[in-house]
Amino acid sequence: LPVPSNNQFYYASQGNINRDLKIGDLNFIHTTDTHGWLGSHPNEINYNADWGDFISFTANLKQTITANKTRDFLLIDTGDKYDGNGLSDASLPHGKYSTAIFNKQDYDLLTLGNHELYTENNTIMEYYETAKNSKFKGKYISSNVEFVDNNLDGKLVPFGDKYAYFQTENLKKRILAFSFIFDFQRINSRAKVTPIKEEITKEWFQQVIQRYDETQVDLIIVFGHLPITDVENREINYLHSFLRSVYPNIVIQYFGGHSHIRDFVQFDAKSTGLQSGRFCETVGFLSITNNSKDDSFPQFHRRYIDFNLRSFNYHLSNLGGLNIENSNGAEVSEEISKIRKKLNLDEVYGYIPQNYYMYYEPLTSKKNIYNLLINKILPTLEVKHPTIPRYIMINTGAIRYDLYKGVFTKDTQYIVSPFGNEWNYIKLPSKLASKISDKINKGPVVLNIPEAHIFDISDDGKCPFRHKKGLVKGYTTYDSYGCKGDDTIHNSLGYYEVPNVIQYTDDTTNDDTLVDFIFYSFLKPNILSAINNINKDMKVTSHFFTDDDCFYYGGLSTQDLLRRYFEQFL
Ligand SMILES: Nc1ccn([C@@H]2O[C@H](COP(=O)(O)O)[C@@H](O)[C@H]2O)c(=O)n1
Ligand SMILES: [Zn+2]
Ligand SMILES: [Zn+2]
Repeated sequence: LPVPSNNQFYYASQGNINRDLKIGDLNFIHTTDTHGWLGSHPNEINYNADWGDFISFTANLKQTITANKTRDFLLIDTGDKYDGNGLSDASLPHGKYSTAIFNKQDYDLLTLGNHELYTENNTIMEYYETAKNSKFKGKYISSNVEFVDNNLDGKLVPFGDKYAYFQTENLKKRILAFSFIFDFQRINSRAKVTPIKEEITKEWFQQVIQRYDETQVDLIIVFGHLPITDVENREINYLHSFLRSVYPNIVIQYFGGHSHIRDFVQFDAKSTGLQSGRFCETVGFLSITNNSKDDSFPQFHRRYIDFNLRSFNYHLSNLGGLNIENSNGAEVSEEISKIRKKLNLDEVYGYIPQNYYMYYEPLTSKKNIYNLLINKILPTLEVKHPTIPRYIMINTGAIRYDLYKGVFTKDTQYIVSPFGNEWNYIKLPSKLASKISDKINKGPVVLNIPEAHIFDISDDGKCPFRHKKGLVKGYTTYDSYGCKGDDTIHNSLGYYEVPNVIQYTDDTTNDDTLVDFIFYSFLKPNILSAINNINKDMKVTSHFFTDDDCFYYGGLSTQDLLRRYFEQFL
């Protein structure tokens, strides 16, 4: 069988031009939303580095940058380590192997994302294996998440430290660091998230900002699992206004995540934010030069480094450093290969005859993965009540990655849809069921990954749409500093908007006929609220829908339906 390949992404190895890193006084490497992709992207050369290579890269980069002790280097991660790859999700418990591998990286500051909070297993694993890991003492920060400690009769304890105050190794810069997660409330019972607005009014926070006032701090770092561009909730903007009112002269640097995009935002002359993509496709680099409190302005520089060997070695050799071969990460790479074998991630289940994309083809195209789901996959869900018409709805966010032509493996299953969501259903009159998808799709972006709204803007005229022979397709990021942040010049990706939900239906009645409205369990609160709002709009007050109206439908999950579909092409 041919090796799976995303041919569009193969690069002509010498054809791409790299944009260099500008080293500053303070230098940062940032990762976010790795979602278990520590074993690289075996079918995409553009992202062919693994976690071991990344460890070698950062160790060599740090050594090169700090060799003469006149600069500093910090490594930061902003969470979401589960749900996206077999390496994290095919083990029982989830994260059994990937957590230890992730923790081999020498992070200076790290925190958790919402994917460490959906299930008890993930929360407990994150708390005991990472937050409480002696390696990360004073480095694991969460300012607004608490853990329910059953060894202390269910007492709420901080999930790591609430903040950090430390001096950098060489320049002795005094840093005050906080880490906030967005207002995430779909949380399991072992943790609690307090919204930022509320957390910063608490006594501990007020005491910290009083104790470490402008005379005690050279730089504030806020790193956390929240988008730096947040048009809907503006949580980061609220936080920034508050911090700026307390620290009018200090440089405030943000590192964000969650929306899975490459992004860089200038908040004011002394403050920027960096967000470094997703799925080990991107290593974010940021440098700050001149962070003094006087009237002069700091210089910020950002780069989105493609997560591949060529980029890593290019930047190292450009700076006079050693390349990554035979460096300290090699053992980690070997360990990852062993774990992949142990988990049978390369076991072949089926064959994918063509590429299917989430964003690069319109929903109407046969090359669009949601089109495939609507027309070929969802209708194959086992029928429970043969004579009853049905709707089958999923949130588009349940699909996490494109499908590439080639073998469909055990790993592919977790990559395309890692969640263990179940099918539920409600009995509804057709005329009500038919209105739900419209209602949800007109609502806020809560069910798909918000990247769909701000992702790859290369085709909207802000950055030139590039289609040049010899260049590989990839990110062409538009951010506060323009179009030149990516380290590698790519041909542009097309981009089409994706709705919150998609559905298959065989119902043609649109009257009082009762149908089975089947949906992914993750959608339950959104479905109930949509139905009640539709009824409210139509002034129907006879029934308020609750959990009691929802039943278990059963059947194979989307990942298993996909597997069964692609088995036929083997
Ligand atoms: N059981 C679940 C959990 C999450 N999702 C989807 O993931 C999205 C959040 O992912 P981030 O990496 O951006 O934090 C969420 O909005 C859902 O679309 C799911 O489908 N099932
Ligand atoms: Zn994420
Ligand atoms: Zn997230």
